[in-house]
Amino acid sequence: MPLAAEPDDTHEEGEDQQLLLAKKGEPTLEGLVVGSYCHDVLIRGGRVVGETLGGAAAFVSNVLDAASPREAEQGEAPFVVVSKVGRDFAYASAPAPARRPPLLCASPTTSFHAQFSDAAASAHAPDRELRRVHACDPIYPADLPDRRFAYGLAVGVAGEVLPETLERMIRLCRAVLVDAQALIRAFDGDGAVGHVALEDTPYARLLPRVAFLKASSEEAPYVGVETARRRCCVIVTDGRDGCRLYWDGGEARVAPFPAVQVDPTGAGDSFLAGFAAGLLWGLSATDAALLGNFFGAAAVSQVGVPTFHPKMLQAVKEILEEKIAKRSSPCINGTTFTFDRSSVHDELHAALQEAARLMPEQQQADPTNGNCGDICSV
Ligand SMILES: Nc1ncnc2c1ncn2[C@@H]1O[C@H](COP(=O)(O)OP(=O)(O)O)[C@@H](O)[C@H]1O
Ligand SMILES: O=P([O-])([O-])O[C@@H]1[C@@H](O)[C@H](O)[C@@H](O)[C@H](O)[C@@H]1O
Repeated sequence: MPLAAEPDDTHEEGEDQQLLLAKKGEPTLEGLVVGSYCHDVLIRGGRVVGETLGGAAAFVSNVLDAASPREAEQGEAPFVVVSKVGRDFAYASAPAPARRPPLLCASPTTSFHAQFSDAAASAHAPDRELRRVHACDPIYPADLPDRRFAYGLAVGVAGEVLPETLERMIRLCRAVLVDAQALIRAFDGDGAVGHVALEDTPYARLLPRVAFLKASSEEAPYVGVETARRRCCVIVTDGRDGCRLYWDGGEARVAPFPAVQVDPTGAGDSFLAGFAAGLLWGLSATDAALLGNFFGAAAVSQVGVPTFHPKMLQAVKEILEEKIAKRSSPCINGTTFTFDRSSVHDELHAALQEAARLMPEQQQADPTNGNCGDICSV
């Protein structure tokens, strides 16, 4: 694994402009995912019931690899992950970190304890209580590659995406999608995860330069949807009820896909990556959210980072190729987003629902991910 760089905040606006000009004309279809892999310990009734690879970067990579459009049949989806772990990192050979290795730090790998209660089965109870047990180093602007990207995903889990790092992502990427959990998490002395109002953070001033901000229904009150939607498109996910999009001048509800939930971990991350993949396919934001809901539902039906059945992925690809009459350029371009539901929205939902049947409800345990049995049956 490469060693992490020292903090360096010396990049200036002018330098970035030069960087962008110098790279003009080069293909810029690549994505940039920023957020650290982590260790998740799943606890139920005071007992450890699972130890898995976690961190939004792991779930996001998994879905982007599965669902991004590719020009060639072979090969990986084109995106870079900037993530940090310690020497204790236990999942270097799991698929996501093996393909896109994290930077190695002296501090321990970020680690979360997720406490599941029996109330998790009820419709709107919080799924879990999270406690950050270790925090790896933050990701500094100098850790990001010096080149342009078509899109960026800011997906921190433990405060590792610093405001200046998000600002640099915004400069490097044509469109940035942000998970609110990267911006508004606060940790008490015991590591318990709470939230602060986004408006009171240094991230707030960056919102007008963000394309999409995703928040869970628990996080939404801290985001302040009515204020935020005037600055960027806000997506509020609502577990088994799907999601809602709010933009300046409109809003839409997007229906969910049925799932048997065994572990809610990674649903939001998988949603965001599915949504980004939908945009890459040239879908409107409301249609792309169907792909977000699809992968969110797929995530909760397995423990840890899910494995997708190849037949299901093939079906999804065929559906997208068939339903999207004219695919726009397969890159996210901030100036050409459309938000409204298209005429194929309902057909797309029905076809994806069929494809979801090709996903066995609970795939076999994957020992490389530390997957185990059922965490929160309903
Ligand atoms: N039990 C479920 N059944 C079907 N889809 C789900 C379920 N839980 C989550 N999802 C999908 O995943 C998305 C994100 O889940 P949510 O629980 O809102 O996020 P988070 O993991 O951030 O709390 C939802 O919008 C939905 O599309
Ligand atoms: O479940 P979700 O909200 O999508 O995202 C989760 C984070 O909230 C959590 O901190 C982390 O430990 C998990 O691995 C996962 O990334």
